Amino acid sequence: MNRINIKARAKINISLDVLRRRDDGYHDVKMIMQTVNLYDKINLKKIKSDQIKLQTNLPFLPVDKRNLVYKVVQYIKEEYAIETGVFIDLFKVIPVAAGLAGGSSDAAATIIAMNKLFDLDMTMDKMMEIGTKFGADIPYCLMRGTALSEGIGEKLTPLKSFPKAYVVIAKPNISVSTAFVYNNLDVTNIKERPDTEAIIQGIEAGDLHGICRALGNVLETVTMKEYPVIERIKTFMINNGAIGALMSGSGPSVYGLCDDKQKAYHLAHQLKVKNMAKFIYTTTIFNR
Ligand SMILES: C[C@](O)(CO)[C@H](O)COP(=O)(O)OP(=O)(O)OC[C@H]1O[C@@H](n2ccc(N)nc2=O)[C@H](O)[C@@H]1O
Ligand SMILES: Nc1ncnc2c1ncn2[C@@H]1O[C@H](COP(=O)(O)OP(=O)(O)OP(=O)(O)O)[C@@H](O)[C@H]1O
Repeated sequence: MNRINIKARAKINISLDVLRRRDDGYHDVKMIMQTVNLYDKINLKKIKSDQIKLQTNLPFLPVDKRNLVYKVVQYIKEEYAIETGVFIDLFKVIPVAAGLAGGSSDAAATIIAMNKLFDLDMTMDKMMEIGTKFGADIPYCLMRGTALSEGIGEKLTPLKSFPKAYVVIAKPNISVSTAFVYNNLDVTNIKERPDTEAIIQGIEAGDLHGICRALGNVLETVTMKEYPVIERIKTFMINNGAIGALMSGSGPSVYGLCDDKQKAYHLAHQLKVKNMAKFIYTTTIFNR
């Protein structure tokens, strides 16, 4: 095999609870994660000269060691003493620094692609071990689908497939640093937590309305305080056809869940007409 094309899909947080701050500065979390059909496209190709060459359609994105894709290719090349060069074309669709795990998903897809391209026979556990070194969301992005994520994100329990739903994602024109949001959360004083068990029961029962009643993300308080537009988008979504709406990850993206395609398109259209966000997407749930 000389080349491979792979999709790197975004995630949304159906719930996000933070349990404690650890001594290493990271936080133990309890989150329900869901993959959606919004994806970057990554094309990897073997090249003769022993180099890593990365190109992307986003001019502001680094194409050197600061890019997660570059990092994982470099690490795997070293770990497996691969002397063949790799050319990577990264076509970004997932907005950057959006709370949608764009970079993490690119890294996860690249690990899978390197495994195939060089016949490395890595198990899923091995790929997750590598992924964890580069970001807390990467193990989940390797697993994909519906999952409970604990620890700092590396302890994963697959859940039953999420019920059919249409997902409208709105990303306002602001960038949020994940580290800033975690560091500004007062874990000793969290007033409202998501009902993770109720969401799991809703997923088991295929009950989208039940799930939507229990949605919650404790990081919202931090990011919304900085950017009130997030709360405005959430309210707008609920008032314009979404059954439930929530900020994803550390934000600033907000998603709304709809049970009907027309309602989802209508909501996306209204968001556009009212100029509520820079990026607006209508997509669907991705199941493993
Ligand atoms: C917000 C989420 O996206 C929700 O899925 C994740 O928890 C964050 O995952 P991520 O972006 O892959 O996170 P990393 O790149 O590993 O970490 C970025 C920064 O976020 C903070 N961080 C991240 C994950 C975690 N469980 N606790 C943390 O405190 C740390 O300050 C860290 O320096
Ligand atoms: N392949 C990549 N795609 C996007 N961002 C990348 C990539 N590699 C490195 N980065 C850097 O990572 C930072 C976070 O981007 P990313 O899109 O992964 O955030 P995110 O969607 O908020 O992730 P998460 O939901 O995991 O917190 C950006 O500042 C960007 O420069």
